[in-house]
Amino acid sequence: MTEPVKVALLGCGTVGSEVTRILLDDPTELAARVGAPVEIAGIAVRRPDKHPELPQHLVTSDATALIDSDVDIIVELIGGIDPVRGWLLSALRKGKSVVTGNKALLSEHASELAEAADESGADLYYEAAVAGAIPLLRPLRESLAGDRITRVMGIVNGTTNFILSAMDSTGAGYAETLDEATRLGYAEADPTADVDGYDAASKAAILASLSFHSRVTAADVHREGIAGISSSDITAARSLGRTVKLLSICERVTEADGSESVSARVHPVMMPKSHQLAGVGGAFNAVYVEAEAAGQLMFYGQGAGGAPTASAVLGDLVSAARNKVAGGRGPRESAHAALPVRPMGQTPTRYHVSLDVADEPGVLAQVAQVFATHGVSISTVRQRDRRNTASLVVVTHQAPDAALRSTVDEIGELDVVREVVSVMRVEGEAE
Ligand SMILES: NC(=O)c1ccc[n+]([C@@H]2O[C@H](COP(=O)([O-])OP(=O)(O)OC[C@H]3O[C@@H](n4cnc5c(N)ncnc54)[C@H](O)[C@@H]3O)[C@@H](O)[C@H]2O)c1
Ligand SMILES: N[C@@H](CCO)C(=O)O
Ligand code: NA
Repeated sequence: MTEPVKVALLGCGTVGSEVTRILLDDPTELAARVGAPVEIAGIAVRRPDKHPELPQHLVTSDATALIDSDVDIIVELIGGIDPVRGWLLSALRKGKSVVTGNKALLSEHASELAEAADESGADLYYEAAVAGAIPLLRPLRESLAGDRITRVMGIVNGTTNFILSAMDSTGAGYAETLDEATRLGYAEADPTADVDGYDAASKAAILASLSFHSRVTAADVHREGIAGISSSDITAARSLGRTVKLLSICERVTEADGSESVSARVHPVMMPKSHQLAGVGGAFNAVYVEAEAAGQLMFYGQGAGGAPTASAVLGDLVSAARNKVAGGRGPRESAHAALPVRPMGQTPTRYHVSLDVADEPGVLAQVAQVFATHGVSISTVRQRDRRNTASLVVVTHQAPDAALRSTVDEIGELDVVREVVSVMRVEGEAE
């Protein structure tokens, strides 16, 4: 009889409870897939008295003792950086494999965790950390390991996607829609990590690191959230056949001297309703990947929730357990390219600018002159007359983000500009 693979579960909340349920549900099927029984050695929780539903002989409040016992794999579903970081580093250094969904930890400390795993020959898997159930990190790390990824662009935060989709369909403002999302349980009581883009930025750091074989941390990712999106932004987008999405965008950028860098950013964009990502509604996630040989790929599904996220955790656990049974480790990640991160100001972007201007001779020329002064080329201009005012909508070609930013600031200062109605970056359409 093959020795069982012993697993320590840390945390039994939304995701941990679903992982436990699935593990306890059909151990025979799991053993057949792994090639050995998968045995839960213990479940560490903060308050054992709060978990009468769990087999009591497995429950402990002493996570460190459980990690230090003779377990083979640690499944961490507590979240946050401390004390988890120290626990996982020590486990990896002792050769115990780690499966986690902890994007906060991975987006800051992937480097030291991966080194510890490499030194001892343990596995470090974290498919659940980005886009929940969607198989995305394994395709980036393994299936596309022989290709050159040029771009990864996606909706990786369900809460903000739910809010933006609802604003688009109801015409309601941001604050009102956030309240509704909280009431329905889509937004957490403290929605900061989601609405200010921290969650999406952590995920962008992980995606950029794996896609470009480099180390990108959350601090390297330019981040803007959705709190500044108004119903006028949504109306402006809708009147042009576009919608507003919060995207995580990771790109390989070629510099003038031929060297390469990485751009990693999270911000709201206007995109055509015809784009595949524009049709992703509610709390769903979708990620669009471009690679030189593969071309365009699209990944879509549930990015959060107990059971969907548990699916990704279980997939990683089965892989780590199979590797243990085979006596080796799975494919490692590589960071050899060590590409630098390009600052946002130098990143090429496109802007949509919607203005209310005085309806008098020379106004268009004045506005156009500001774009020209900053070296920003205009792609389209549309003008619509109203009483004494004209509505002017300008979409630019690509220019460095800093040049676009200063253009918009200066335009807002012109006497003939009555109101800057909406300013947003444009993605997903031909130049
Ligand atoms: N919920 C999701 O949809 C989702 C999706 C993707 C990734 N994740 C990630 O999965 C992880 C877990 O998320 P969750 O939603 O299940 O969180 P949760 O808050 O529901 O569960 C965390 C659990 O850890 C326990 N815990 C806290 N400190 C502990 C300690 N010192 N020892 C033992 N247990 C402790 C808490 O009591 C709680 O039960 C996080 O890293 C999160 O980012 C969650
Ligand atoms: N808060 C995240 C959960 C998944 O990481 C979201 O809204 O998508
Ligand atoms: Na995933």
